[in-house]
Amino acid sequence: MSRLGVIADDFTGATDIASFLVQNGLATIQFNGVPQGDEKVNAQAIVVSLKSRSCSPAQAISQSLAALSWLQQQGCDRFYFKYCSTFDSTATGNIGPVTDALLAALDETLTVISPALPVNGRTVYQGYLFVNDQLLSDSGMRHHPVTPMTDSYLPRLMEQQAHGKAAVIGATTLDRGAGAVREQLTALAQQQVRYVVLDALHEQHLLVQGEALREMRLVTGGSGLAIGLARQWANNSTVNLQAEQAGRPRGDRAVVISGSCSQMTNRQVSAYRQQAPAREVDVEACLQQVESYAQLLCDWVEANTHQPLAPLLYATADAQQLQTIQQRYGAARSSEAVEQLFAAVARELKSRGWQRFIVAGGETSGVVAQSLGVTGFHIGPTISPGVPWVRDIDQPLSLALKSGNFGDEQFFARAQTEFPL
Ligand SMILES: Nc1ncnc2c1ncn2[C@@H]1O[C@H](COP(=O)(O)OP(=O)(O)O)[C@@H](O)[C@H]1O
Ligand SMILES: O=C(O)[C@@H](O)C(=O)COP(=O)(O)O
Repeated sequence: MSRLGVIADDFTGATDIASFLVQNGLATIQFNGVPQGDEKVNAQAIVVSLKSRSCSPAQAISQSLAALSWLQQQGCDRFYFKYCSTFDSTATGNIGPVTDALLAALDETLTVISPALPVNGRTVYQGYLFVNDQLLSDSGMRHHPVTPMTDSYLPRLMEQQAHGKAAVIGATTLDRGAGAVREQLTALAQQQVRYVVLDALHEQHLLVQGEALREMRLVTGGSGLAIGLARQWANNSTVNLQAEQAGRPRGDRAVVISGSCSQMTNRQVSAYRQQAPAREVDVEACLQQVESYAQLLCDWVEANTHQPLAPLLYATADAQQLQTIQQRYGAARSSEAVEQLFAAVARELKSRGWQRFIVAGGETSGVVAQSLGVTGFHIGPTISPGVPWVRDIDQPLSLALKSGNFGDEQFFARAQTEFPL
């Protein structure tokens, strides 16, 4: 029986894949960062979440190799590098450099690139990545504050960032089944191709991918391929039910923190502002006096907590507002200041007894989880595809970590009303 080790480049990405693994029958546990020590973990899949998406390539490589080595000590023999379904990266990485480093460490020469997640509108056709009915580069991702995506052609993106040749296995081959995909992988390996981009238009293609890649030591992609792989390896139909219990949210004080500027999060924030107390974060105040500003915002949260729905703090801005802020304060400086603020707010609210945190944004979720001192999660019930409730393995804390673009407009309210206290 294979044991899967997942190296995820951000926190929402990690809970996303963990959720699909559990739903498709693999008992899964998630750790935030590489755990200290070598105590053996009892799970069929282990997910290590890093914050390596937008740090330097050298840092991303060293974190990813440390995760790989710990997962190997845990007895994992199959590995999955999880990145964003919108391939969030820049011309220098980090998807390419990390993939190369993992291939080298595992002494492998070929892997697949499979970001598709059709249930959330991410499909790949002829190597081009789509978000719903738009090319990635026409979607809101072109305005992402840290990793703007202005190209949709995955082989080109990969060849720019990494050291090797890329090729595509198209949808017509996937339609012919796992045998046809395996044959083409063998042919591409003989042509010294290192990165094979896999088309996927719907879930059946992911199931074919899972069957074709069952024996591949390193795969890379979004969380969709995990559906196919988990179905190959799952042998316990009660895993999903057990997870529902282990990860069900607890705690009576909740807050919503939104640091994502994605189009979907903008819509979710607009909808929630009509339903619950909401306060916008002032970026200048974050830059000037982060600790005292955090105290002030926590006082506001406390004063607004006796409503049916939890108060919302948001830095979420639309593309034009964000551009103005970035021109005034600098992109890196302003986004770091906002992250520091949310880290300080989460720390303070925890010390005041808050136990439920609903967070929007991958980087934002990373800093919040780190500042709450969360070491690992039980994966709980799904709120929207790819967004489960998760419960800290040591502390009485429940979190919903929402990827920027995931969820429907009512996500923040549903995360509460469908899982009452
Ligand atoms: N108003 C703002 N001004 C500047 N940066 C912002 C603002 N709001 C959010 N950010 C930053 O944008 C980044 C959003 O990334 P992230 O949390 O990963 O969201 P997503 O999941 O949509 O990518 C974070 O670094 C956050 O601090
Ligand atoms: O694969 C995905 O789309 C998500 O799991 C993911 O990685 C989310 O990243 P953010 O959009 O930065 O939250």
